[in-house]
Amino acid sequence: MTVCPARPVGSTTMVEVLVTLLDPSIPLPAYAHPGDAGADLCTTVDVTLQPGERAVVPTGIAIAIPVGYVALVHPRSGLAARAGLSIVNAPGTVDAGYRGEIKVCLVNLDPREPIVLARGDRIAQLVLQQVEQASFRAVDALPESARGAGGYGSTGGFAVTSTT
Ligand SMILES: O=c1ccn([C@H]2C[C@H](O)[C@@H](COP(=O)(O)OP(=O)(O)OP(=O)(O)O)O2)c(=O)[nH]1
Ligand SMILES: [Mg+2]
Repeated sequence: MTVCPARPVGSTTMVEVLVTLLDPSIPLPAYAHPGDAGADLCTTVDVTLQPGERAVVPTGIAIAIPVGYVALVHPRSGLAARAGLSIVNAPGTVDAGYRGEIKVCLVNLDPREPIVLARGDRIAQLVLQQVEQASFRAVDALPESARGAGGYGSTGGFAVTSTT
């Protein structure tokens, strides 16, 4: 097993990610503040989402992520809280080998109001993370653990009451 040296608390590692601007008037992904986790992505198109509607929206950028990293496409919390905008497959997974345009599968979760987005609006945020790959090995039995097969609320939780 390879153990990575710990990064000092309070520091960030800058990983260079090459970007092609497929739409030159759309800015590079940008962090709003130093130390932010997410770099904002913009839509290159105007789009209106009716309640419950979804659309795959282009961002105008393609990137080359170093092997050993992934870029995750997360919703923005402000738009989520104010308008009900989310991402169907949140977080979207951009693989290191992917060289196509990053697209965001937006959805309007508001039950009543449409969401109107204009070209250039910041619609999502990209989070770069290190990832491990597993070498999957089939065995007859798994090692025992305290949790065992308990899941899906096995430790307790909310009582669900039916109105019907
Ligand atoms: O929000 C997203 C999610 C994915 N992708 C791109 C990059 C990613 O590498 C590729 C494939 O994504 P994923 O593996 O999640 O989708 P899939 O349905 O398994 O497609 P594939 O068969 O191409 O792997 O699509 C995006 O542009 N935005
Ligand atoms: Mg896939």
